[in-house]
Amino acid sequence: MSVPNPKMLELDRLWKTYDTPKGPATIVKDFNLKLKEGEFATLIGHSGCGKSTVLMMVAGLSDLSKGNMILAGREASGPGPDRGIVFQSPCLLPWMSAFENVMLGVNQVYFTASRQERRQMAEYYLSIVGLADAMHKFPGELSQGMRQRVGIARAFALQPKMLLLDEPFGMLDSLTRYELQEVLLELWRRNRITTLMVTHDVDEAIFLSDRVVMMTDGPEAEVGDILNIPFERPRNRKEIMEDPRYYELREHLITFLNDRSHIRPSREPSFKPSPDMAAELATHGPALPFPTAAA
Ligand SMILES: Nc1ncnc2c1ncn2[C@@H]1O[C@H](COP(=O)(O)OP(=O)(O)OP(=O)(O)O)[C@@H](O)[C@H]1O
Repeated sequence: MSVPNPKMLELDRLWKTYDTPKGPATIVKDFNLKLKEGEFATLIGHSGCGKSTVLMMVAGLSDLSKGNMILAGREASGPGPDRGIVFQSPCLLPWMSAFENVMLGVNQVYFTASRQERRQMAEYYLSIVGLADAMHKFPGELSQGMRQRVGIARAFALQPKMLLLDEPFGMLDSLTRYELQEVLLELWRRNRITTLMVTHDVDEAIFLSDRVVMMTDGPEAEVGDILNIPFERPRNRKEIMEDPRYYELREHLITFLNDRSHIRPSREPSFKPSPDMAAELATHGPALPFPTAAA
């Protein structure tokens, strides 16, 4: 067996600055992260902090404003089949069956394989995600959860170097979400594709990952902390939830997120009313949501 690459992904001081009508806005600043080959990492942080921005830069779908990104020893720019992506909604072509949707990518990436081999690849991944009996149905005939299974099969079938998941279970009910977390882990157990996944869900992050990467609030978000998840694999949800360490890890994550939800001094409004105006408001107006100039 080959030795896993200790630096499968290296993100070195990534910046993302958008041009906005109010001027340049730096959403992500000096974001550093290294992932080992076969590692499963999740990215967690408050809404709007820049998680998807980081993921889209890694996917090559959004340019880096500054910094370097090395994937498997090579500078990566632009999207490519070495990175499989699963979005919240799988964007399947409605006039093609689940099988044909998966075959679309397989045909492009494995064009040197025989037609029979390509068909087997698509069938294999669709079977593992539980769609052996439904693979010839069209997206309109599938539930939301089944469509997302197709999206996951499609990403794995390309056997990319990295898998990038942007809240893939965000639109699913909790039972379907649990089922698909197990499906994802089963596929990952078989392939050990290096994975970076964005989630809002603390329990999902702990159950799935080797490491949880916590982002500070934006603007200028960066890595705030990284939590190692010590549970053995394969993982059993019930056993993990009965483990006292689970609650310590959960507490650590929730505390980080709560601390980061405080408003930064720099985000306070720059306008401060004069003492006269403050006195007027205090007598007749609503409670002041900001400190006064005299304070
Ligand atoms: N093209 C763009 N131009 C300007 N600002 C943008 C652009 N895309 C994203 N942003 C801003 O960047 C910030 C981060 O967005 P992003 O979607 O990365 O956050 P997120 O952490 O993934 O949020 P959520 O958890 O709600 O999905 C937001 O303030 C967003 O408004």
